[in-house]
Amino acid sequence: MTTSTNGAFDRKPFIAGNWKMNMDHVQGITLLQKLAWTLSDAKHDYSRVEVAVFPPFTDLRGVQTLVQGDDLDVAYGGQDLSQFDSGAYTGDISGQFLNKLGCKYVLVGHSERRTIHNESDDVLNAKTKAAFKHGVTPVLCVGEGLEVRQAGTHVNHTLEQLRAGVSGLTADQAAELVVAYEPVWAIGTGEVAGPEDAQEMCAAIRAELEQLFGADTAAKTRLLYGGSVKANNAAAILKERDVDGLLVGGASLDPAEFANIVRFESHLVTD
Ligand SMILES: O=C(CO)COP(=O)(O)O
Repeated sequence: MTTSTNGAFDRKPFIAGNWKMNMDHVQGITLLQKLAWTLSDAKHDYSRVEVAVFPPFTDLRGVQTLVQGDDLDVAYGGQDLSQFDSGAYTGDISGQFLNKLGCKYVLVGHSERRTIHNESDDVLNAKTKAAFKHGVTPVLCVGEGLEVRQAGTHVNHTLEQLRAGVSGLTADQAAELVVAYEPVWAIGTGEVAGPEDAQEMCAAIRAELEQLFGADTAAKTRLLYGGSVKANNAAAILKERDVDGLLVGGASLDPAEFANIVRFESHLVTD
């Protein structure tokens, strides 16, 4: 992530916490309150670094109430959405419902959805389009498993997921889209991809977006890295030119740790 001479980033850094299936709605409120207090104590400048959380669906109404009531500058979103608008889809959640709850973002194609729920590239493309249709910005997750990484075909594999996910989007949608590169072998394993691995893939993703949508668009799309991010490795990853933010799992459940990741710039100075 490069900065211009006035200290502004090319794209606004985006630090997102994916709570996964953790935190019931009472615990979720406490976590968000603690995060907001910690960031407020540290005088975090939200205009400089955007912060978002992705709680379970059952927490979203409580999160909305807290964000509105305390006027918090924290965005929130769903961890998944249906490709359909409404109807006989038991257990699914429409993008329209997420919009109504004030969700700004929604995760699409997290590796845990791709593997545990067998979500195909076609379904994920439909979900990406459904998110835009309902005014919610998709965060499209892509990334390879260990075997693919060991075979050395990780760039091709990930770009195939990307191409399928963004198929049929307009350039404006591609510019608004957020893409999260999450190598499956680095998720929840403590095995973090090196900054150069994150940069290699994010540069490849940006080059592919440039091919598909043009350079002006690709220069706007925010690209995140996710996989075993902690406060002590966040700053080094974010120093990379094409990495615009982080999608944090386990460490986002600890408000002090997550706040330190959000405040990565203070570590850039001391690293
Ligand atoms: O999957 C992730 C975020 O979506 C990463 O999870 P961890 O940070 O726990 O490795």
